[in-house]
Amino acid sequence: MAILGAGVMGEALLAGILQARPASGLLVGEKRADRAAELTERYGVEVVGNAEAVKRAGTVLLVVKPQDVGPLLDEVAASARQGQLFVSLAAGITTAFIEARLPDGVAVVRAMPNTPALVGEGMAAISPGTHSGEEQLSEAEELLRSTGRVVRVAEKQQDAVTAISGSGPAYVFYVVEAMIEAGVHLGLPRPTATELVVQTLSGSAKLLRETGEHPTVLRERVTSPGGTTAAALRRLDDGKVRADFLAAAEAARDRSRALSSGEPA
Ligand SMILES: NC(=O)C1=CN([C@@H]2O[C@H](COP(=O)(O)OP(=O)(O)OC[C@H]3O[C@@H](n4cnc5c(N)ncnc54)[C@H](OP(=O)(O)O)[C@@H]3O)[C@@H](O)[C@H]2O)C=CC1
Ligand SMILES: O=C(O)[C@@H]1CCC=N1
Repeated sequence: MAILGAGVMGEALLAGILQARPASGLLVGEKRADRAAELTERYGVEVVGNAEAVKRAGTVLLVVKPQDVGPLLDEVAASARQGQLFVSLAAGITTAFIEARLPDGVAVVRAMPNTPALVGEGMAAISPGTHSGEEQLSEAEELLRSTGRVVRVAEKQQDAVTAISGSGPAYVFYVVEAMIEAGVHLGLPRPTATELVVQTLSGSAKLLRETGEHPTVLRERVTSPGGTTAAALRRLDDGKVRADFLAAAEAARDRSRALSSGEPA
């Protein structure tokens, strides 16, 4: 297997995959020498040129920025062959875009992961391209399962997936930052505010997962009549926070769509 592009997401995947399988047989394509040395030292993986990685691998993961996918495929297309599987993790890039740049019969799967993959708690969605069947989808699924959960979706839903779970960790961290600042504003020492917020987030996530209760029910249980939570939630509703989440997700989905046509930021 080869991972081309070992930045934030590539490294998160690498770390997750290495929990499930040995470093031997795992190739990384990385153009910066200092980064290559760092990855070899940290993970014991072999770092080689992109074309060599594609020649030697059965499965190739594309984890470069969306705007780098086209040039990267131009670089490696001559080394690709029928029977290989390319899994692209790039936001917005369609399987058709990739298939058009590779030899006929190369299977392509589009995946959208997220950074909690680094700690084995990722969420990824996968979709098949034209030449991918059950075998290739299962292979991509198994690969990503070593980094967390995996669902299958139609490719037309991938821009929405990107807006929700791909970018989602950033929204959560944004809320965490805001809650910590709020605690400091109310006079709590920063380390105390941070511990209160991080454990509240972690505990709430566990409660959601383990009880299977609807979030509305769990929120209602916190909201005592005439109490503190009702006072706070009223301010969030006044601030149209819920509507802003919808608008934010629409903006992310639209940006994902635009990335496929190479539209600049
Ligand atoms: N970060 C995230 O949360 C998520 C990211 N993704 C997707 O993952 C992809 C990577 O994102 P992210 O990790 O954040 O970005 P990064 O910029 O951190 O990583 C991209 C990496 O690719 C390297 N690279 C660029 N061109 C080449 C090349 N020709 N050959 C080998 N390596 C190359 C870059 O090196 P250099 O810096 O030297 O240019 C960099 O290390 C994107 O397509 C993004 O849409 C998907 C889901 C979540
Ligand atoms: O911000 C981005 O474009 C990438 C895709 C999803 C999360 N990060």
